Amino acid sequence: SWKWGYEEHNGPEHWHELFPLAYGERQSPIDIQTKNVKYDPDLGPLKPAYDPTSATVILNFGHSFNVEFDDSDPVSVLSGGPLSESYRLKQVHFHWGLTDDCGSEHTVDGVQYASELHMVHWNAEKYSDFVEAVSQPDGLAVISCLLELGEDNSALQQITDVLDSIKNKGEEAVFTDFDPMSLLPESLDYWTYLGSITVPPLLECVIWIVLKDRISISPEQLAKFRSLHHSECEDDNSCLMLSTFRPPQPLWNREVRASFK
Ligand SMILES: NS(=O)(=O)c1ccc(C(=O)NCC(F)(F)F)cc1
Ligand SMILES: [Zn+2]
Repeated sequence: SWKWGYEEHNGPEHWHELFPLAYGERQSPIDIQTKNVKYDPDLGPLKPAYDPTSATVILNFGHSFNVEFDDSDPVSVLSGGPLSESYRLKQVHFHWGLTDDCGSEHTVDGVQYASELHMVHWNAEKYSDFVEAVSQPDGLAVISCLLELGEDNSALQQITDVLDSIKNKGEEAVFTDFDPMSLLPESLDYWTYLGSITVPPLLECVIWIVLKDRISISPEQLAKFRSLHHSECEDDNSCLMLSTFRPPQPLWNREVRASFK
């Protein structure tokens, strides 16, 4: 059957054929136009509380790779900021592009960065499991951090060092003692808006929290991302995961709020 992806024949411009939400009114990502955001003094600080031992495996999904967390107990959680409840960390993943001048999903004042980190949490206070949460308008909270091309990122190295062991779709490796906080920048100032997951089925269930500050990724680390395979393939270059970003979508009637002046 037809499998969505990021290539010419099955990429973001085709997704609406099977997933009509692609043309919805709260789709993600978006371009954050900083002159139109509204500072909201009621937005408190983000309160991430992660236990590195809750990291379990790293796996190649074919369209991305995830670091998965044990979310059977409230051990790694996010609260505060725009959130009214406590959200449980489920997985961390990245998006990237064919070349170093593209790759992020969110853009800021039209600027696209080399990659983007997503930390996916679900509302475990209101909903009984992840699948129920993705059917709700406040089901997920995703922290996004933009990665700009620069120095080797030592926190990222812990991840890029194991990608060789999950080269093909479906492969997984044990991955624990990983603290996602180690990836985040010094400041947790953020923009927030209501949107969707950025891959099919594009469900409109996400409270987005996009950090103002960026972290670095080196060309070598980016090349490691692109060395993953999106399916099983004999020769080595016919199924590389070269690009995995959806471009910005219309804002429609949405407001982007800032936690900082
Ligand atoms: N790129 S993103 O917006 O952070 C993102 C976050 C979560 C999922 C996800 O869990 N898909 C599986 C589901 F929910 F059953 F459809 C996909 C993308
Ligand atoms: Zn993502």
